[in-house]
Amino acid sequence: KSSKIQYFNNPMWPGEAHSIKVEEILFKEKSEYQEVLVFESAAYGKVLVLDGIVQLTEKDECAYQEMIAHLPLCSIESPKNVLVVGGGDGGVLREVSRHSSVEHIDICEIDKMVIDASRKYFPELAVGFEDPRVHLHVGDAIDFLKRAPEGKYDAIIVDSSDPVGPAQELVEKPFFDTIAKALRPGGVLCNMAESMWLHTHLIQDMISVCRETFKGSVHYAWASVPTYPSGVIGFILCSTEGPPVDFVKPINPIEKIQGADKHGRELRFYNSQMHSAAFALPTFLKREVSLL
Ligand SMILES: NCCCN[C@H]1CC[C@H](N)CC1
Repeated sequence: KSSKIQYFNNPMWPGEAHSIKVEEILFKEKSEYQEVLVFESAAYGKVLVLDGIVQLTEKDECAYQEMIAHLPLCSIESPKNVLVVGGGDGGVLREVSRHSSVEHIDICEIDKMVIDASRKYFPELAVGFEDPRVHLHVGDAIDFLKRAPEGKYDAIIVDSSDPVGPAQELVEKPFFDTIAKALRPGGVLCNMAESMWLHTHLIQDMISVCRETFKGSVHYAWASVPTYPSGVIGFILCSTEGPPVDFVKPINPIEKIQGADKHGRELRFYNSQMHSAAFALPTFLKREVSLL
């Protein structure tokens, strides 16, 4: 018997609900941090939900994972050391691994149950953990970044859930300060940055904090993800003081490494045109987050 999952009145999107037809519940348990739910849906393949919030579906995860990984990595000449914060489903690791210049990938995910559930139900994402360059740290990214060596990383990707629950502190200035310290001069941060339709106050706050913290450039980009509330998700791209980074025109275009990855997986969403187009912003957003 199929039912539908409705998420009402989450503080992140009060007054609206989003429903997906459920074919079968595959996994549902409470971890130390959140409720982890996996179900087979009628229209989007398998779906991963944390505390009632859709994290990814098999059908449209490519948009988010490819954009959050390649927007930063295609903006710098030859990324070598990369850190992924969150991302316990492995999808971002799968995308970072496409870059042959990358030599070392650290990932810090707080909830082991997310990793285990992904390995069992989302093998085409968890494949990212198999790359020999990947070093998994299960723990709090706040502590991990405090201990990170200064200037170690060329790129840091914050693939977090919403700032309600375990990811709450990941949008605060002290955390961004530790990120800036862990990046090399001219290093880049790509941070999940919510929806331009729902969260312009939060985006404004994040951009203001990033402008204080990252003395290179700060940009906002976005992509279409149909199963996220309002159907879009944003990314904040920052660079530290040093060699300037022009985020809008990729100097390390993905077409250079075009073709399938070692598992035969082709890109499904990202390309250099989508990269540049992602930084074109609607007028209301430019006005509201002073990006005019
Ligand atoms: N690693 C999968 C995506 C995690 N990030 C998402 C950003 C938007 C949120 N509403 C849900 C999680």
